[in-house]
Amino acid sequence: MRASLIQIAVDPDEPVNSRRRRAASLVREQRERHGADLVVLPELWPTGAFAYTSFVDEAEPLEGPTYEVMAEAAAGAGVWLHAGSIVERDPEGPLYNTSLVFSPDGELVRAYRKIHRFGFDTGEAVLMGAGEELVTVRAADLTFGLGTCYDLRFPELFRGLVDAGAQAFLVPAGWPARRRDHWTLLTRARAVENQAYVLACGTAGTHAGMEQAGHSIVVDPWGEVLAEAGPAEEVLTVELDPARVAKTREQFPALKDRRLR
Ligand SMILES: NC(=O)CCC(=O)C(=O)O
Repeated sequence: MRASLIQIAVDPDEPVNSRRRRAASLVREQRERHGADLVVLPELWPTGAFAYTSFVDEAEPLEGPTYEVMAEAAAGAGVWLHAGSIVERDPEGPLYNTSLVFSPDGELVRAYRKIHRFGFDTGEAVLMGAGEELVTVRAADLTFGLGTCYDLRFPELFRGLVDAGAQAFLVPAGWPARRRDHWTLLTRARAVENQAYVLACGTAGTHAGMEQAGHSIVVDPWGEVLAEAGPAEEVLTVELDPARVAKTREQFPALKDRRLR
């Protein structure tokens, strides 16, 4: 399976609707130019992960404007699409940081509400509700577990996803440049300890005064970096092979030595 990660720039001067249209055209391009089967976008790319003051105004229902544009993009391109995350307005609850996954016919097959909210006593941590469900999705020939940005710091979430069958993780993010070392370390650690691919897609640019790290990364089940972006807007394309997961787990069966569950 071939996967493309779109490290889109979140520029506060670009209207959200233009960014939605631009993202949709980039999704189509991944199929046409690179033969991608799966396309991944970052965390909260319509709004910006740190644009807390816009969250209430930019919040949208699950099947709102981002859903509409992304469903059409997935169906038009005929790809699996992890459309990154949106500020979801639940009519009966708080806001959520919710990731959307579409099948190649444009159906929303999974929604994942970020479980660990960033900001301690500020920002996302106070403005949003916490998700409670682990989510996996079978796309083409791999089972993917879903996490979002700050979730990377919580290894038990990823181990839970492995127990649910994950062979790879899709992690949209809006990670700040000042903690880029943690990003690289954590993505590689989650891959090595779980013997799973990690596809972590960040944003580029600066929004809400927070310079973004970019440096989207794909790590294989042995911890090798298959591709890594620079800081600016960029697309990564990689090949994923389920046999590589099986072989790593078979030849170095550390997951079988677990004692605490
Ligand atoms: N959007 C986020 O979850 C940011 C996480 C972060 O900055 C960190 O964990 O460090």
